[in-house]
Amino acid sequence: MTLLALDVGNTRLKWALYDAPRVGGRLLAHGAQFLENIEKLAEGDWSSLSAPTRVLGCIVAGDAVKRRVEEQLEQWDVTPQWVVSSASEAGLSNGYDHPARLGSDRWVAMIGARQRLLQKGPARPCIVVMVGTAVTVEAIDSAGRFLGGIILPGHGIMLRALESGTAGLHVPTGEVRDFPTNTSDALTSGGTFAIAGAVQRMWDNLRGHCGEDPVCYMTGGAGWKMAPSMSTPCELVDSLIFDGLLEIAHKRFG
Ligand SMILES: Nc1ncnc2c1ncn2[C@@H]1O[C@H](COP(=O)(O)OP(=O)(O)O)[C@@H](O)[C@H]1O
Ligand SMILES: CC(C)(COP(=O)(O)O)[C@@H](O)C(=O)NCCC(=O)O
Ligand SMILES: [K+]
Repeated sequence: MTLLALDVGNTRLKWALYDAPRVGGRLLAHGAQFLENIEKLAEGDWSSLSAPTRVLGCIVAGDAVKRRVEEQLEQWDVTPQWVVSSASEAGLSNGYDHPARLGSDRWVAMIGARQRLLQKGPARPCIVVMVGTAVTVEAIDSAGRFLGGIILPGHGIMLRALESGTAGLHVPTGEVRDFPTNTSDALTSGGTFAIAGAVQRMWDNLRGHCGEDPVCYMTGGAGWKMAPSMSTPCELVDSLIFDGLLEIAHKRFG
């Protein structure tokens, strides 16, 4: 039984084909496509894949994008299932006021993180950072309860907001410096410190709440840019969302 896992964010669609719906399933093929190029999937990357048995995804990009993705899947006789955040799933409980309003990518990444944490040792508090179009930082206690999380602009949105709101901030990308001395470095460092500082704050909040040092996992297309600048220990796990989708698929289809 093969599983095509989909993660559709506000910038890119990421996909991965596994030979079985379980964590540790063998990765057969994978790729990513910017949303404007979704129409190229069926005749491009997906044309050489054999029909997946199941398709499971998370999507936060809106209904129009969802329809465009579903059109690309029509070549196969399979109905995609889209994860909706719920009150509890795969050992995680959801503290959001309205659980279904939590972005499904956030929920799935937390499920992947929780599964990873428990696989490695005893339960501990956990921070999950996703650096995509937006940045999210989630706090989970050692019992697997999602306490809450924050949303802030990603690097690209921060820069575009500054460029459009000022006259003098149209400059090339700079370097991250402790004490930036030019506009490029000041902007790049500002965005990076904003994210690293937000993670530090959530880490402190969770440690204060639980009385124990949290584990921190980071993922997302721009995670690698943040990794060297974190002030709290943070493990970069590119596959967090796919791990979560595999865990859910195992529970549903396994
Ligand atoms: N090779 C890359 N392709 C696309 N985006 C990249 C790449 N490397 C880094 N990025 C950054 O990652 C962000 C998109 O990450 P991604 O996880 O795909 O976001 P989303 O899940 O919101 O679609 C972009 O804002 C961009 O700054
Ligand atoms: C926060 C997000 C915009 C992140 O999107 P992304 O950066 O992954 O494209 C997305 O998870 C979302 O639309 N969430 C719904 C609102 C919420 O989670 O509270
Ligand atoms: K995402």
